[in-house]
Amino acid sequence: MAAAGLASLGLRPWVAEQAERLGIRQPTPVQRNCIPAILRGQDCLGCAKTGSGKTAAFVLPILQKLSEDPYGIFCLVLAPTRELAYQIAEQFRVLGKPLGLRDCVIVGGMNMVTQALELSRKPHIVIATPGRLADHIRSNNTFSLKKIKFLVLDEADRLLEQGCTDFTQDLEPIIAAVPAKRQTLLFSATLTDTLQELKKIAMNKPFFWESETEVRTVTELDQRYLLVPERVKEAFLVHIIQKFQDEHEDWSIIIFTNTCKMCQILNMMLRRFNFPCGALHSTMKQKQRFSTLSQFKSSIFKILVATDVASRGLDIPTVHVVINHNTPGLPKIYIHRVGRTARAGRHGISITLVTQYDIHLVHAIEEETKTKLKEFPVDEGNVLKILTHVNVTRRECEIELESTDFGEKKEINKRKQMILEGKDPDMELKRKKELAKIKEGKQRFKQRLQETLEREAATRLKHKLLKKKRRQQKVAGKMK
Ligand SMILES: Nc1ncnc2c1ncn2[C@@H]1O[C@H](COP(=O)(O)OP(=O)(O)OP(=O)(O)O)[C@@H](O)[C@H]1O
Repeated sequence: MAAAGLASLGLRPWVAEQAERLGIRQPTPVQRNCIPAILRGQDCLGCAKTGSGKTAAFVLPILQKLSEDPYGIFCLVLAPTRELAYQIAEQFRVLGKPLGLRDCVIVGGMNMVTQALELSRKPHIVIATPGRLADHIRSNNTFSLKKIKFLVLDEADRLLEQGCTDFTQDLEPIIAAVPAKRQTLLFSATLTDTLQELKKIAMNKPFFWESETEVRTVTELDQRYLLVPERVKEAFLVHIIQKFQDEHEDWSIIIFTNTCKMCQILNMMLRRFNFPCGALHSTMKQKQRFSTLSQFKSSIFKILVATDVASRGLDIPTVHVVINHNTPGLPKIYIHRVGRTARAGRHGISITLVTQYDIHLVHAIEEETKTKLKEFPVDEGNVLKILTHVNVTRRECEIELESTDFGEKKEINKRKQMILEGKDPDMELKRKKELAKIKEGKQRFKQRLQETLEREAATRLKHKLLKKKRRQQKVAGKMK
């Protein structure tokens, strides 16, 4: 009976029953609206809040279509991060079990030869990050995407925007390798900025669905901010975590940072305070990334310190709190970060640390999400007590990190990435240096110009004042 909700959307009983095993009984609005359109054969753009079940909205109808005409490679799913690709693959695997579904995950950081072999075995579904899939397309012809029925872009706006990782170059060979006649499905919690680009990819009069509410975050999320001076951020952070640990038995926190280095330092520092935590960022080895995530999912780590590599799509139901160590520069990033908690109807809290320089960013977030952030109350006296200890510990961690090859590793990874992109790292470095020199020259020129203008303005003012004084003296002389 419970499965009738899903069956009424046109899904076959076996699909609905399989979904029910995962707790998916009554469809969420994005599922209710998009599943029938996908089953009808339409392209689809689905924009719904974080944690609202967008993954099942495309996995379920694709599985049904696959069961009607099973072959490989039937569907290609693209995701912006490796962890998300594995998570999507898991949903396909669990929901598609009765079909004997064969899937293959193609992401960076894993063995390319093994992946090429898996691709040649024609899996039903390929789930990939664009960079590594594009490498396979460029370098081997043991597989073909020419017959795929479905192309899915999860976190579609991220795949199309030119952020710190630019996927657009890798998307080109992928789009060229898939047939023009296909169904394209695009999903995200934040589609609107890139809507025009997305519509170009979904060529065939796409069905567009967006949740109606003005507010862009879920009502179950308690959104807070905490105004803190930059130098004492970490003391506030330690205090907040300690409080959660003391007051809750069951607690789990994701802390977002803006750089890999900060992520590493905070993780080291929190460990020194005996908090069970792990780091997740892009300069870590893939094995380590998976290991940290699985330890966090199984509550061995109660805290995950992560960069934005973890901000999109990850579905970890146990997360109660999201702390933004830095205020995100874009409201969109904020929406995805805080969306790691309060998922699928659960409650959660987000706390954004805001320095005096970030207040305008909070206003932009409030404007975009149509939500007013409330202040998170903190007993500053208690923070003061631990301030010196925390700051000393942080400094020690910074020194310890500087003595390792952390920066070097980052540099090596950057060079590897450039080589994969077909660039010469030394040439790129030279080009960067030349550009910096030109920029510096321009800045010096601008500064000299400014100084000259200011000097001239000062001289003019001096002359003006002198003239005025002389005039006054003349008038005074005549009056005598
Ligand atoms: N109809 C449903 N009823 C109950 N739970 C559901 C339903 N559909 C999906 N879920 C569960 O909700 C959780 C969140 O789903 P999902 O990860 O697909 O969210 P999302 O919309 O893709 O979020 P994000 O934008 O953060 O990627 C998952 O654990 C999923 O199993």
